[in-house]
Amino acid sequence: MSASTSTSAIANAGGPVLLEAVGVEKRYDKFVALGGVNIKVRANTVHSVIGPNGAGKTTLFHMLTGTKSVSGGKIVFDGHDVTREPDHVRVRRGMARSFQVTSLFLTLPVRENLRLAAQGVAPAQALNCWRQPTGSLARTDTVAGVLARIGMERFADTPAGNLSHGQQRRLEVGMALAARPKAIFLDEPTSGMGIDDLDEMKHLIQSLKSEHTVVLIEHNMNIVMDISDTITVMQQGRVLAEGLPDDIRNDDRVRKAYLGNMITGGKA
Ligand SMILES: Nc1ncnc2c1ncn2[C@@H]1O[C@H](COP(=O)(O)OP(=O)(O)OP(=O)(O)O)[C@@H](O)[C@H]1O
Repeated sequence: MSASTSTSAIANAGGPVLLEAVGVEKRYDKFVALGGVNIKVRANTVHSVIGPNGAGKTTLFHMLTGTKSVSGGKIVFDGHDVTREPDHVRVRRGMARSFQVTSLFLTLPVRENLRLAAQGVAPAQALNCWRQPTGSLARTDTVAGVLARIGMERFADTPAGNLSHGQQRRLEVGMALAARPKAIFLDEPTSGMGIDDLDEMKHLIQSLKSEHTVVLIEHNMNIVMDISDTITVMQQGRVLAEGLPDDIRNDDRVRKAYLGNMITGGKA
C-alpha cells in the first residue's frame, strides 16, 4: 500500500480536513530533516505519526505548530494559510501542543496550573510582568471541564510537583486542553509511563476526539494501533505510508522499515 492507494479509505474517516501540510521541507544547512511531507488531518480523528528515531516526526510537529519555520511548502489550518505565522498566532487559531513536565508549575496546585493555562500563561511567560494573561480572569468552567476530562478532580488541590509521573503527563495534556484548542498535538504522551498509567492515557486520548482533533507522536504500537483513525509512517524525512491501522500493520515496507518485531512479536 502506498500513501495514494489508501486515500479512499482515509477519505471516509472523520470530518473535513482541519490541517494540511503540502510539500513541507525543513533543511538544517545541507541536512534535509523533512524532504517534502504531505499530510491531511481530518477533524475529530486521532492521527498518529510514527517512524524510527530521527525520521522527522518531532520536526514535522515543529513545522505544523510553528515553533520552527519551514524551509519550503505550505501549511493550512482551519482554512487559513498559517505557513508563515508564529506559534502564538497558531495557538490563537486553535492549535495546542502538549509539552513535557517543564510546562507545569510544580509548586502550584493542579487547579491553578489549569487556570493559568486557560488564561494563556505558560511558565516561560510567568515571570514576564509586561505580558498580561489573555481571556477572562476566572475560567472556572473550563478548568472544571478539563479536571473532569483528565480524571483528576480529586487531585485539584495537590501541587503538581507531588503528582506521580503518569498524573503529571495527564496534567500536561490538560494544560493543552485548557486553551480549548481545535487540534491538540501530543508528542510521546506515554513516555516513561508504567502499565497502569498507559491505559488511562490511552482512554484519555481516545476521549478527546469527540471535541478535538488529535495529532499524536507515539512509540507504543499497541496504543497507536488501538486508538488511531489514521497513521502516517515517516522514514528519513518523508512519508513512507499512510492509512488505517490494519493497512499499516500489514504493509510490507512499513514492517521492513520500522514495525517488524514491534507488532508481530518477531514473526515478521
Ligand atoms: N536543530 C537541528 N539541527 C540539525 N539537525 C537537526 C536539528 N533538529 C533535528 N535534526 C535532525 O533531524 C532529524 C529528524 O529529527 P526529529 O527529532 O524530527 O526525529 P524524530 O522522528 O522525532 O525522532 P525521535 O523518535 O528520536 O524523537 C534527525 O536526524 C535530527 O538529528
